[in-house]
Amino acid sequence: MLKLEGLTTTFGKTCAVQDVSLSIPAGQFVGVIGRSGAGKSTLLRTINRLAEPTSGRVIWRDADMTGVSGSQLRDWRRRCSMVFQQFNLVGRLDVLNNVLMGRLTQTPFWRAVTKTWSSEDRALAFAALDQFDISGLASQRADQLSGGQQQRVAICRALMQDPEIILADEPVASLDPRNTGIVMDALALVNRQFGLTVLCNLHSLDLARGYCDRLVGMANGRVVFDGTPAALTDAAARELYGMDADEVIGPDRAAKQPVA
Ligand SMILES: Nc1ncnc2c1ncn2[C@@H]1O[C@H](COP(=O)(O)OP(=O)(O)OP(=O)(O)O)[C@@H](O)[C@H]1O
Repeated sequence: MLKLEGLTTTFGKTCAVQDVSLSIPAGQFVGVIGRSGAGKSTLLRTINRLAEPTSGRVIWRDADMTGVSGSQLRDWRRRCSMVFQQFNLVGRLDVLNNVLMGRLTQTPFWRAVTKTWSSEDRALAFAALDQFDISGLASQRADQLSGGQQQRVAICRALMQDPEIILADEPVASLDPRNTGIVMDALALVNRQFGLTVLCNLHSLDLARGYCDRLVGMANGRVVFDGTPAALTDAAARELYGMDADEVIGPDRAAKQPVA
C-alpha cells in the first residue's frame, strides 16, 4: 500500500500540491488527470522526492519515505521508478546500454563506467526488451528510434531498477496515436503481468478511462475526484476540466483499449 497523508508541496507562493491524502493498494493502475498546472507532475515528483514535500508524509509498506536520505533515499527512488514524457535516454548510447543504466544503483561504479555489465544484467535487459518486442533494436543508437520505441526503452530501463511502483509523468504526451497505444499497452503489461503499481499522469481522458483501474482528478493542487473510470461521468469531467473540457472529452473517442 502506498499512502499519501496530507501531502503538500509549495514553490514560493505557489501551492502545487495541497493536502493530498490517498491510499493506493499495491498493483493498482491509477490515472492522475486534471488541467494543465493542476499539480499532477508535482504529485508524482513529490512521491519519489524529486520535489520535496513542504508537509505531509509518503508511506510505502508502512515505512515513512518522507524523511529518508542518503542510501535509503536512493533505495526509495529505485523502488519507485520514473518514466518521463521526454524519455530521458542517452541519445548517443545504444539501446542495450540505455536499458542497463537502470541497473546503475545496483552496480559497482567501475562496471558502469567501463560498460562491463554482468552477464546476468545483460540477460535481464534483453528479456525486458523482448517483452516489448524491441530486442532487435538492442544495438541501435537511442536517438535513431521513434518516440514510441524510445519510450518502451525507457520503460525497460525503469524495470531494470526492479521497482515496485512506476511513476509515469505524461508518458504518451509526445507520441502519435499509434505509438500512444503501444506505450499504454506496455504500461498495462507492466501493471498486470508484473503486478507493479502504476501512477500515470494523462492528458487524454479516453486513455485514462480505457487503461486505469482508478482515476484521481486534481484541480489547483487538490484531489477533487477519486473513483473508478465509470464514476467519472462526462458531467464530473466537465467540472474537473472547466474551460478545457471540450478538448479532453470531445472528439477523441477512438482511444485504444488495452490489449492484455
Ligand atoms: N519547480 C517549480 N518551481 C516553481 N513552480 C513550479 C515548479 N514546478 C511546478 N510549479 C508550479 O506548480 C503548479 C503545478 O505544476 P505541475 O507541473 O505539477 O502541474 P501539472 O498538472 O503536471 O501540469 P501539466 O499538465 O501542464 O504538466 C503550476 O502552477 C506550476 O507552475
